[in-house]
Amino acid sequence: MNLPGPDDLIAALHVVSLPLNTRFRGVDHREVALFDGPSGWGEFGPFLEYAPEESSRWLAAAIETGWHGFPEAVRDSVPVNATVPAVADHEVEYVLARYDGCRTAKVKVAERGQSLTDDLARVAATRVVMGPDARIRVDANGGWTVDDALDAIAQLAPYGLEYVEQPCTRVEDLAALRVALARNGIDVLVAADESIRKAEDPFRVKELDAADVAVVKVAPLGGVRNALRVAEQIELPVVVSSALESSVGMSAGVAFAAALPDLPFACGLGTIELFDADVVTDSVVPHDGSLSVRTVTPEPELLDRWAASPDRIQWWKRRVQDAYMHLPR
Ligand SMILES: O=C(O)CCC(=O)C1=CC=C[C@@H](O)[C@@H]1C(=O)O
Ligand SMILES: [Mg+2]
Repeated sequence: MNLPGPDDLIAALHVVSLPLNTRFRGVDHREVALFDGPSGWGEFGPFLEYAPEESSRWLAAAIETGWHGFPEAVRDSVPVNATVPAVADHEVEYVLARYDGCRTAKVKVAERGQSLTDDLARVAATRVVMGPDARIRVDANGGWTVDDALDAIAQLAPYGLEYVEQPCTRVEDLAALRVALARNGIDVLVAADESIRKAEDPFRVKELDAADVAVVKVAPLGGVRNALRVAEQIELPVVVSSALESSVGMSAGVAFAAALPDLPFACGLGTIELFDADVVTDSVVPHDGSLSVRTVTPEPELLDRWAASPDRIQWWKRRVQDAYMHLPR
C-alpha cells in the first residue's frame, strides 16, 4: 500500500464530536478524526484512552480506506443486530424501537455499578419486546470472574442466548469457563472480543480453545484486509462488529462483512442508532434489519456543524503523528 506521509494525513483531517443519545462506554460524545483521501474517506477513532501503539492499528485502517479502498464484496447487504446499552429495563423498548427490522439484539451486561438483577431484568425485557423467535446475545466486556460468569450465564440462559461475548477478561479464564459450562450442562456459546481486538496475539483464543465464536472489528485490527486475514486464520465462525464509528467508519465494517466468504451471524454494525448526529444525512443505519454496501462522503455542512473545538483538533493532530510513528512498515 502507498503510505501517505504524516503531513498528508494532517492536511486531509477533519475532527468531529458527535453527541450520543444513550451513554455508551461511559461517554456521551464520540470524537473521531476523518481523512479525505484520494480513494475515499477514512475514519481514525481510537477511544480517547488508547496509547499510540494500539491507536496505530486504527490509523492503518483509516489509511486503507482513504488511500487504497476496499476489497471486492461477495454480497450487497449485511444483516445487523440491535445494540442495547446498559440501560434500565423500562428503557429497552425505546432503544429497540430505533432498529428497523432487526431480529437479533446484543444486550450489555456486567456494567460496573450494576448487579446481575439489572442484567436479568434488561435481558428479560429484551426477550419480551423482541419475541420468542429473536436471537439475543449478551456482552459482559470481561466484567465477570469465571465463577460469576457461570452463575450469571446459568440464570440468563433460560431467556435463550445466542452467545455470551467476552464474559471474562483473560483468555485462560474464557477457556476455563467453557469447560465449566460444559460440565454443568449449560449449552451457551462463548465469543471472544477484547481477547482478539486488544490482544498481542489474537490467535491465542484458538490455541487455548477459549471461544466458539470470534468477534472481529476492522479498526482495531488495522483495516478490512487484516480483519479478513484474522477471520480466515482464526478458524472460528466470525461476528463482525463496530467500534462506535460514524457512518464513514461504519462503511468499512460493512465492506468487511460484505467481503467475508461466510457470514453466519448478524453484525454489530447498527450503533449509529446510538448517535444523535452523524456526518451524512443518509446514515449507515439498518433498514429492514440490514445495511447496504456503500461508500460514504461526509456533507461539508455536517462536518462544520459537528466540528470539534480548536484545542481538540490540535490534540487529534498530535495523536495522528504519534500513532503514525508506530505504523507497521
Ligand atoms: O456489537 C455491537 O452490537 C455493537 C458494538 C459494541 O458493542 C461495541 C463497540 C465499541 C466498543 C465496545 O465497548 C463494544 C463491544 O464491546 O463490543
Ligand atoms: Mg464486545
